[in-house]
Parts: sequence; C-alpha cells; structure tokens
Amino acid sequence: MTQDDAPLLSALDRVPGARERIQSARLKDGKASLVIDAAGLDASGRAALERDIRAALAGVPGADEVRIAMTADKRERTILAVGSGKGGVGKSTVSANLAIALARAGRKVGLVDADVYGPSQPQIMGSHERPDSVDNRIVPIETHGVRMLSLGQLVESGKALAWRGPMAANAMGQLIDGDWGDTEILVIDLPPGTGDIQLSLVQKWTPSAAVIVSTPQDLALIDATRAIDLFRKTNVPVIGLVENMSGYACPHCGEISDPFGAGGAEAAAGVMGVPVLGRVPLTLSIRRASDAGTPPAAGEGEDAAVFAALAARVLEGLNRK
Ligand SMILES: Nc1ncnc2c1ncn2[C@@H]1O[C@H](COP(=O)(O)OP(=O)(O)OP(=O)(O)O)[C@@H](O)[C@H]1O
Repeated sequence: MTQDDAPLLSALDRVPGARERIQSARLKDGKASLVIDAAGLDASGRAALERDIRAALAGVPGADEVRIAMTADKRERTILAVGSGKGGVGKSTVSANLAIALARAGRKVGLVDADVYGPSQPQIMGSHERPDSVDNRIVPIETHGVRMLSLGQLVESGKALAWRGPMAANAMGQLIDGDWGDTEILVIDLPPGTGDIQLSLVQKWTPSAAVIVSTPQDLALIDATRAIDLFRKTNVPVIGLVENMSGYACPHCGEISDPFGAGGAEAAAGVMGVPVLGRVPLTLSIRRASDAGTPPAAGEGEDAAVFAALAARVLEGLNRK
C-alpha cells in the first residue's frame, strides 16, 4: 500500500471488523479497489460489510468509484453422501435425522436433498419455506438446527420432477454450491441407485465419504452392495452401512419381530468389508414423525438416541478416513 492509499485505510478503520479482513486496498485514478477476505461470513454478513465499507468510503477524496471484491469462502467442508441401492429404504429419513443428530453433536451441518425423483426433505424436516438467492447463490433455509436446500424448494410442491440426468445434476450443483457459510458437514441425500446424479456428484464435488442405507432384505442388500461398489470404484471411502427398518417393535406389547429378515446387513457388510454403523428400528413413531415434519432426532427418547449413536459412529468414521 502506498501513501495515496492512507485515506482509504483510515476511513476503513471506522468500519468495525473491516480492517483485519482487508487483503489489499488501492486508490488510483479516482478508483478505490479493495479485496476483502469474506471467510466465515454468510450472505447477509457479506452484504452488510460491503454496505458499511461503501458508506465509509463515500466521503474519501479521490474515491469517485469503489470496487469491492470479496474472496470466496474456501473453508474446508466435509461432503458426506448418503446413498442407497434402491428406493424406499428410508434414505431420506436417515439423512435428515443423521444431519440433525450431527448438529446436536456440535457440528455445523447442511443438508442437500438431491433426490430428484422424490425430494422429500421439506416434508420430513417440516419446512416448506422458499430459499432466497443472493449474488446468484441460493441461501439455505434453517430448520431443526440444520441448514437445508432441496430440489423440492425449486419446483412447485407436488409436481413430479421429470428432469433428465444433466438437468438434474445441474440443479443439484446449484444446491451444493449454495451459500453454506461456515457449514462443516454437508450431508447429501442422493436419489436411489447408481446413475448420472451419483456419478456427477463424485466427479465434480468429490465427497469425503459415503454412508449407504439399506433394509435387511436380501434384495435391498444386493442393491446396496452395488452402491458401495460405485463409491469404491470412484475412490470415495464408504464409512459404513445403516440398517433401516431393522426389526419391528410392536407398539402394544413391545415384542420385536423381523418383517424384513435379520442378520442380512451384518453378513452383507462383512462381505463388502464395511461396518454396520447403526440399526434404526421400524417404528410407527418414526413414520409418523417423518410425515409430520418433526424428525425424531430433534426430540428426546429412544428414537433420538438411535440417531445420536449413529451420528457418533459417523463422526468416528469421518475422523478415521
Ligand atoms: N425406520 C423407519 N420406521 C418407520 N417408517 C420408516 C422408517 N424409515 C423410513 N420410514 C418411512 O418409509 C417411507 C420411505 O422413507 P424415505 O422417504 O426416507 O425413503 P427413501 O429411501 O428416501 O425413498 P426414495 O426412494 O423416495 O428416495 C416413509 O414413509 C418413511 O416415513
């Protein structure tokens, strides 16, 4: 910085928090050019800082034009893909409750609903609020302590998404590249299967790890091994399998039965060389809570404890990779 830049700097001293974020400040030919480090600020924080800086520089002689560049937030972020081999196994239910349990464990968590065939997170997470866009980036809404963006927020509710692969991948990209601020873990609820969306996620955003959800049925498990295979082949570490709907607890007598069989997940996980991270029972309370937009992980009691334990295992897995 030169002597000419001094009036800029003294004006910026009047803006709280601005001085330590200045990467460069130049005043030349009537133009003030600033580069500001915006790390850790969300869209409204960046907008407020820019507004305050412009106000402070308005009276500086020779600064007829002010150009402000905010550097992108390059914070390390863990992308955790949640996949399944087939539909209807409860992947969205597990993703939502896992995201909440991770947030309750003290992490800053975002949830992307990339399930193009049935974006159900607004329903499960109990928020149909439409997200805003700032500087061409979508700003997540916040619900149950988790930031969230869903393909379901981009289309009218109830309208089926008949997008082809590239369109769907493009829409998912807009969600992942949204303004996630200081989010540490971004949980991606993928569509079921091993198609274009999963491939484009792996190629463009390289998840740090993947979790696979399956029911204990043999057929679901065979499909789950395909999903594990896709991540393995593309060098995304699979930290484990979540067995959902594993055992039905009768709400009247408490007896546990196994409508989808028992022991299959353990066996399949053993064959694939991945651990079973947790078992989520098939309960009426989980189904009702999901339909009502009150995810059990956000409450207390046995269902919440199941997801808290799952979150702890997932964090261990993330630390180990
Ligand atoms: N552990 C559970 N106990 C009871 N009901 C459950 C459980 N897990 C999921 N469900 C219910 O099963 C249905 C399907 O769940 P969900 O939408 O999470 O599945 P999915 O695998 O994401 O499906 P999709 O194929 O649409 O992606 C929902 O009605 C949900 O409430």
